[in-house]
Amino acid sequence: MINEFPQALTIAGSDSGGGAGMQADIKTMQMRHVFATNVVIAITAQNTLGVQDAMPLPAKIIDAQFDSLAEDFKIKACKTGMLADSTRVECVVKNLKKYDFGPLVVDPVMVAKGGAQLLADEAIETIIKDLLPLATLITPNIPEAERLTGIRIQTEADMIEAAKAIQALGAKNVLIKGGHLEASQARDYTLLEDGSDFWMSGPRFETVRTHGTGDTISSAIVSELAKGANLKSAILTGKSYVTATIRDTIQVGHGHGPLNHWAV
Ligand SMILES: Nc1ncnc2c1ncn2[C@@H]1O[C@H](COP(=O)(O)OP(=O)(O)OP(=O)(O)O)[C@@H](O)[C@H]1O
Ligand SMILES: Cc1ncc(CO)c(N)n1
Repeated sequence: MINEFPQALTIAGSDSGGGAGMQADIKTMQMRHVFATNVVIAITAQNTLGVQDAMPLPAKIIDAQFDSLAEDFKIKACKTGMLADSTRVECVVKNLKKYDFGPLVVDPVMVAKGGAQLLADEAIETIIKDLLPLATLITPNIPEAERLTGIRIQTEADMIEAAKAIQALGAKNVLIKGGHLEASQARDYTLLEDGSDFWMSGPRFETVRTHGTGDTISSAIVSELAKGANLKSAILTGKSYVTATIRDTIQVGHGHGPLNHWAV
């Protein structure tokens, strides 16, 4: 049998600024030596200063992208990012049930760094009810974990409680990213399906160049899964990659600058 090159899929929104969303995913997958494919859910007019406009795509062309990929590629792992609204969430769920693209990482993107809403409020319920049960891993940041659970997260104990609550909603494995917590270290918490858990700590860099950190860690995890890594080692590799991309800053744009995806 031919041993095909590892292929992964990002189902997300496009960031014209190239630092977050689908572009961060593709850059990460490329740097992690995985062939990146994509299903575009929405187009955003965006830069490092904010999101200026956004337009979700019709379900028909989203379906067609899934069909095209399923016909030709051997996708070994996939992720979702910006899904816009419940119509698109349902469309993605339908396609993920129809086709096998391997383990699914759900990054429940809700709000961009500048405050722009990337997911309609009404879609949160649809994500919980229909998408969460399909996910191998869900990777909320602190505000997203708060929205999913209703728990106010101010401490690491709160992160643990929220992860348990998200698991109770039907998620198998939960990674809560601690980037938004005020602390000297950037600490993330993972609760696995078997009840075991672990913390990951990295230095917290004093920088505004953090556009796309969440997309980058989740697509680095997907890349490792596509190469056949187990979930825990994929998460550990994802954390060390995102830390390096924040550490080795590049000067691009005038606001929340993008990461350095060339970092190792
Ligand atoms: N200033 C920082 N220094 C080091 N690590 C950071 C920093 N900010 C975030 N991280 C790390 O980056 C990863 C992503 O976390 P974060 O909470 O920022 O995700 P996010 O809010 O979903 O990102 P985004 O919305 O920009 O895609 C985590 O591993 C987190 O610990
Ligand atoms: C399209 C898109 N997806 C995700 C994020 C969150 O980083 C963003 N800013 N833009």
